[in-house]
Amino acid sequence: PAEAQSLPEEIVNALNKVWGVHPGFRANHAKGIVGQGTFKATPAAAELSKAAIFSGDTIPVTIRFSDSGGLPNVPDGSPKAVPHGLSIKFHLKDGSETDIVINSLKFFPVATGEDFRDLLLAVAASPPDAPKPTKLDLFFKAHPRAPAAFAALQQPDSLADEQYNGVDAFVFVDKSGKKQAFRYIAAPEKLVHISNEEAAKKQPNYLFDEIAVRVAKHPVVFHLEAQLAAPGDVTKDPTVPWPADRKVVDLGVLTIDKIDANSLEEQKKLLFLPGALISGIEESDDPLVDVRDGAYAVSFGRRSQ
Ligand code: HEM
Repeated sequence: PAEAQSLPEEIVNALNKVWGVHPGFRANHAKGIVGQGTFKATPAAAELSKAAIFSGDTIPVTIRFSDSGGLPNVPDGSPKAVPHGLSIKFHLKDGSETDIVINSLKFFPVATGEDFRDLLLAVAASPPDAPKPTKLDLFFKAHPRAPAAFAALQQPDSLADEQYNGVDAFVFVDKSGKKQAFRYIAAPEKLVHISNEEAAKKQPNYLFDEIAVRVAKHPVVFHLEAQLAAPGDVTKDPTVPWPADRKVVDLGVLTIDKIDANSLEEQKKLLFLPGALISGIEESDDPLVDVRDGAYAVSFGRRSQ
């Protein structure tokens, strides 16, 4: 009998079923561009969390923008390229690192790693000529948050003009030990979406070409924010956004001032992990983060061979 596989391995295999195997590339968010910049926290951030990234010092960061999916050459304006991703790696003075890995989904299609695997298998089993109802039709019927998550996705005119959301809940710990659940948001200076029809007509690399030109002229800025959970808000279900009136705290300014010329090579060496945390930021009871860490590591292992 075949050896039993871990859930993260099953998920990466399912991603490969949907997108094919592309040696050297990520199993998901395969198309990306790497840049450099800084993060400088607000005093409000330091009140919420004792994490060293919120010290107020200017901290060097490496970032990666990405298109969704496992196709290294997906056209940026394709429905397959959303949600777009933003990964941030903070390089602390003591040599340690911590990551934030977020995307333009407003909420996740499913609540568990098992359901994510099954969603991918349903997609793989539902080509355009599949008899109706397809496996995907049936999955969507049983998991109504999934089609809703995809329907809420939009195309930006620039990777700089998009909002990226943490989706998964984490927990801040302040200097006195007090805990506060939250979700990250990276808010652009202005949010600009275009229609799917317009996006489909754009050049295949319109987003990646534009961000390189834009950053060469002027740094791109995001405000890193935290939406704070109120007592009773559910942290273990990333398919359910919290009410829009929850307090949002400005954590600081992310400035991207360089896009790397050798991005394609740089990104191979990089591994961003949503669970790579430092003291002052903890996991919540959201089950996705551990599954994500496992799957990203499996994908990294395979793409590094
Ligand atoms: C069970 C849930 C999820 C699974 C199994 C999963 C799986 C993966 C995998 C296998 C990769 C490739 C990693 C690598 O080779 O380095 C990846 C990349 C990525 N994922 Fe996820 N993902 C999940 C949920 C999410 C969520 C909730 C977000 C955002 C809120 C997200 C955003 C990203 C981004 C931005 C990347 C690119 C990372 C980079 O720049 O290196 N994913 N995902």
